[in-house]
Amino acid sequence: MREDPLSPPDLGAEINHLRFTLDHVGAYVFTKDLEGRYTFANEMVCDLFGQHLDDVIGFTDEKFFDLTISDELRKNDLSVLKDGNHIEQVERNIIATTGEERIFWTVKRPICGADGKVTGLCGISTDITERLQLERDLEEQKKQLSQVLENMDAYVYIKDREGRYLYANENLARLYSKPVNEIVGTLEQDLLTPETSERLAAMDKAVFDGGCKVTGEEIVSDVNGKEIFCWSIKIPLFKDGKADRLIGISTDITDIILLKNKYQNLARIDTLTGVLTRGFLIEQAESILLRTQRREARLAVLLIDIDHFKAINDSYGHAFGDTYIISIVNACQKTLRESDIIGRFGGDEFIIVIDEADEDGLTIAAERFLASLRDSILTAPDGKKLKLSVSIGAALSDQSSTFEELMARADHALYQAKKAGRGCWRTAPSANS
Ligand SMILES: Nc1nc2c(ncn2[C@@H]2O[C@H](COP(=O)(O)OP(=O)(O)OP(=O)(O)O)[C@@H](O)[C@H]2O)c(=O)[nH]1
Repeated sequence: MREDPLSPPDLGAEINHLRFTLDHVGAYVFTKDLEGRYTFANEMVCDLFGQHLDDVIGFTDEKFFDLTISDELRKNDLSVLKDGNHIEQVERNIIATTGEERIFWTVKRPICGADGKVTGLCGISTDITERLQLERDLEEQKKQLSQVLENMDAYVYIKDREGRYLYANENLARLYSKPVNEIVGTLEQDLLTPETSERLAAMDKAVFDGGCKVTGEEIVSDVNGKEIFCWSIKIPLFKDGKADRLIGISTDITDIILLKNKYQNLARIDTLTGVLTRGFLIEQAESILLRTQRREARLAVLLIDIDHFKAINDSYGHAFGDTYIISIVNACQKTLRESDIIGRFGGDEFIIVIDEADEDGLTIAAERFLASLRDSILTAPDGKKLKLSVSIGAALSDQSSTFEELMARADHALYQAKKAGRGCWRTAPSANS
């Protein structure tokens, strides 16, 4: 026998199906009559109230919510039931049984009879309490992060592949002397000199090409052109698997670099005379010697020792001794060419290294230096006029010379000069003779 499609068993199934759907729709669904009594409530509403459906139907919200604290719910219902308004808004309700506040996004519509008159309302509410809390937490975290970034003693920024700033902290704004909103959206090359932006772009390119963190030293100039040394850490940010932005943290290390340079200079430059220290001079001289030998040219070293310096110190004191040393160096520097270097080898010993030298050149250099000393007179503390006097031992390199061997020969020649009465120079025979 063929069954009627709208027969009562089917209608029941239909209602059950509808009820099941409403129970699992993921929102609070309900209807109320004109008095505000529930005429339907899905499972979620019953669960929220902690009641069976039978204990919900026919009751008003007074039973389930603490309307003494918030009567927003009642006002909204009346607006729909009396005035036929449609409501879509946030509702805050206090659950009577627990005292807990829940926040809903609520949609309420009037239900009308065949005559068009309002007979009740239907409502769908989504609980957004957790989502709002998450949003609040996120906002709080953003605030905290922004506080960290703003108070970090570093330039923090986000740039895209073109070098456009997407974020800049206040520190960076101070460097550019521009408000943050003028930096964001601007290309880096429009804020910096071409040389600086080219330098910075090189590291950015390495981040995007390699797709990984890059660290290194960078030099930027502030608005006054002052150079600022930074230690930069740049990290790629990915979208759809492609590095499309980078976040950068650049710390100003100018003071450290200047200090490093100062100490490097201290190790390289003799504080009394301003000429090279022994270690740095040897380093330089060795590389000059190799270059000279590659060109099959020769290099000369002049080992200079101040004559009777102990007696000068003993007679006039250490401070005058220092002045004497400085005067010798000044006289020596007057006779040097730009390519020659001078260093302090010991207390009263100095070395001049002459690139591209031969016997004639060496003779000219040594004689010129001794002549310039002869012209220099220093007045001692007791008013006595002192002549500056040194002895010099010289040596010329050949293709097989090492700097050490050259120095040994110069030292031997210096001994000869001292033996010859001081105030003169001697040259060492070549290594092969
Ligand atoms: N004022 C001063 N004296 C120094 C310095 N460094 C080394 N001396 C002194 O230089 C003197 C070197 O003396 P010696 O090596 O004996 O040589 P000298 O007296 O010049 O004798 P000859 O070289 O044989 O002519 C020592 O008295 C050191 O104390 C310095 O920086 N300042």
